[in-house]
Amino acid sequence: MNDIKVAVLGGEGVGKSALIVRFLTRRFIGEYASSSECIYRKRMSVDGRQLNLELYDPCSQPCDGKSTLNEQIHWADGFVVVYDISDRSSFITATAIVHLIRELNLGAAKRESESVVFLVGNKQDLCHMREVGKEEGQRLATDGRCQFYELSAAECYQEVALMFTKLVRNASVSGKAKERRRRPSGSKSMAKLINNVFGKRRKSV
Ligand SMILES: Nc1nc2c(ncn2[C@@H]2O[C@H](COP(=O)(O)OP(=O)(O)OP(=O)(O)O)[C@@H](O)[C@H]2O)c(=O)[nH]1
Repeated sequence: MNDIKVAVLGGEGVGKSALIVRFLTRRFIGEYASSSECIYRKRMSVDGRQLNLELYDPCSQPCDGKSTLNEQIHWADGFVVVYDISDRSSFITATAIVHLIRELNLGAAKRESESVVFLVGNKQDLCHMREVGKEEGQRLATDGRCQFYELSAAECYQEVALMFTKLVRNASVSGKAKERRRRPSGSKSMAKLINNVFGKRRKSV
């Protein structure tokens, strides 16, 4: 059975955990524990193939160092880089992450084996507070050779599920040959995940 490893990256509070939890449980809870990084596992069937998906959530550990990102690039087959459309600074962070991924890809491997990257503008339901235009997201995606989505973890399960499923499909056929290095962080079962989403931090939506 194939293992597909996906890292979900982005600035603080952009909705990384919300997107993952939405995909895994179909639920949007609104409050997420964010004490430590973790890897969630899910078995899924894509185009008739059974896959083991591992989703890495850095949980408030901002990805601002090249060495950390380098580790994640070695580990991951694909990336979801998330920003919040109502928070311009999160778009600047996402831009830096996309550029770093591509820079490190070029340093580490040939172009044809570069990572699959999806750029996601989350919190589309907050479009009345929009600070990042859709065309800016599209431009960054084109520059960074990413697929682009604007969606809302809060409001739409279907779009979130389609995005992750497409990423897994693309990553599974990307032919990216690389040494897999497992992160030392723990994994969580679905039961633990559901328990852990009722968490420490409270943020208003
Ligand atoms: N309105 C709205 N709020 C959202 C959406 N997605 C997430 N949020 C809220 O944004 C806040 C942060 O969500 P998280 O999923 O914890 O974000 P995160 O990126 O994992 O946060 P860190 O781990 O701290 O970096 C929470 O209050 C969520 O309820 C969305 O699509 N729309």
